[in-house]
Amino acid sequence: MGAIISQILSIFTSKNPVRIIMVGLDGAGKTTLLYKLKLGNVVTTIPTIGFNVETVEHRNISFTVWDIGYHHMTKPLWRHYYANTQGFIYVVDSSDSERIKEATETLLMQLEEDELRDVPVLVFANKQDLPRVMSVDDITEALSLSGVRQPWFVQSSCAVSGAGLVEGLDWLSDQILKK
Ligand SMILES: Nc1nc2c(ncn2[C@@H]2O[C@H](COP(=O)(O)OP(=O)(O)OP(=O)(O)O)[C@@H](O)[C@H]2O)c(=O)[nH]1
Ligand SMILES: [Mg+2]
Repeated sequence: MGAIISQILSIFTSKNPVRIIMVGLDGAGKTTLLYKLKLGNVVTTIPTIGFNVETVEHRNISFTVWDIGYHHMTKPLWRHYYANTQGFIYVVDSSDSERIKEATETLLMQLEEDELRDVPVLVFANKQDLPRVMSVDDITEALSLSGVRQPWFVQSSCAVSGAGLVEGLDWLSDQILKK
């Protein structure tokens, strides 16, 4: 009897994992951000070959976050990652204005994919600890987000200290819970 009750309870309390993919140019800080969220500390990274995947618990939601190495993000592989995605995280290096155009093109190309039609888009304006960075407003404008059909939000962050990461996940959680 006890076993049956605990089985029934587990149905109501079990968390369905929410699938999140995290992309962005090489060196933007995706892997640093993932492990800061997961472990609470900074790991030494090398450019990601393939992907890292970790489960991050936040506000009673279990996020399965796929950190996809930029060099692995060749177009034929994109769709393979997009299926059943419930949230899209795009990481931008706010200190790299030289590559903001490339970051924009890469983002907009992906957001045109059908599988990502209704997916909330969280942009981390990362590396805000560095001097002379682009502001959230600069990045919002550069990425042409006003023309994007998905719900979006730009959060300033520092993956090294962890600043802004929880606020970003809060927004994503709200969007996912709304559905
Ligand atoms: N100052 C500063 N450095 C950061 C921040 N986030 C990441 N970095 C550094 O940026 C470098 C690249 O970070 P990664 O996390 O490896 O970048 P990535 O986006 O995973 O890159 P790929 O795997 O090549 O796609 C590392 O030296 C990090 O320590 C940040 O917020 N501030
Ligand atoms: Mg990486």
